[in-house]
Amino acid sequence: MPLSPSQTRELLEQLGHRPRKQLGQNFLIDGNIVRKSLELANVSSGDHVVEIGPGLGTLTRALLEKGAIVHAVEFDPKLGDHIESIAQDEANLHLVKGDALDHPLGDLPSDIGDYKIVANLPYAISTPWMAVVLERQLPSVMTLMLQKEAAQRYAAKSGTKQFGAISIFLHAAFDILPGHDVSGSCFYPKPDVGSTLLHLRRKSDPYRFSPESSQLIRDIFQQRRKQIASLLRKSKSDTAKVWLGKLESVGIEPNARPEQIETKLWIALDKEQS
Ligand SMILES: C[S@@+](CC[C@H](N)C(=O)[O-])C[C@H]1O[C@@H](n2cnc3c(N)ncnc32)[C@H](O)[C@@H]1O
Repeated sequence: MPLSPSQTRELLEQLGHRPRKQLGQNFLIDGNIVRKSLELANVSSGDHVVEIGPGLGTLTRALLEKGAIVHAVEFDPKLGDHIESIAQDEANLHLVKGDALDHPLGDLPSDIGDYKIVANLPYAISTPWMAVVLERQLPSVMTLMLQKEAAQRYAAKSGTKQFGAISIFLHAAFDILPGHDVSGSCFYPKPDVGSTLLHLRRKSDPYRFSPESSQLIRDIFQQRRKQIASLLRKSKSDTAKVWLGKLESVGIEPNARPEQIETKLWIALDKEQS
């Protein structure tokens, strides 16, 4: 069970720690959300699970109770020391004290068979962190607490204003279940933004864009209202030249706007290139 608001305040006082807003320190105090996260990720004994920002250790303890081998990364030195004290008695808890952008999967061995990610993410780093995760071996599932707007962008379909490069990269590799909005009262202190629990399951045939193609898609979405052919014509990337010649053969109108082009067509373009 997570700590209640008063137990959370007591522990923070004991540690001499004030929640740091710039590090997104809104700690989970709702048992149902912790249970739901573990259930969605179907965490079972022996699973390798990456957790970003263990904080006071609420989710961490629940993962350990399930028998998971937890690879956690905590940036805040004081909270890192607190988690380290838990790790002394827990052979299954591996902590990296550092920045998740430098250690996106903690100390997870690169030759690990499969792994999951379960985290109440620090909202400010969720998108750059996700970009690095997508360059590594993909997890089988990700159950993530995100800022509501980020969750909407990740799950967005073409034709919506939230649809962007990150939506394409995620839809190419994962099935994304509809998110659950989570009340601010599930956290201490309450965040000033909305939160959504999002669950992503790796596809049986996940598609990953090459680094060049990923960069080109990001560049294209900087000007999402312009026509695709014109954007490709102006781009200096070699990939853009190839895509320009293939637009119509994969079924993309030259005057389509990037936000109207479905993920499967971006994949078709990228496959044409290789
Ligand atoms: C939303 S809190 C989650 C805390 C805890 N997991 C929970 O659910 O109660 C985010 C956590 O991420 C940590 N954090 C913030 N930026 C980080 C970064 N760049 N790398 C690793 N951890 C970070 C914060 O210190 C905090 O512990």
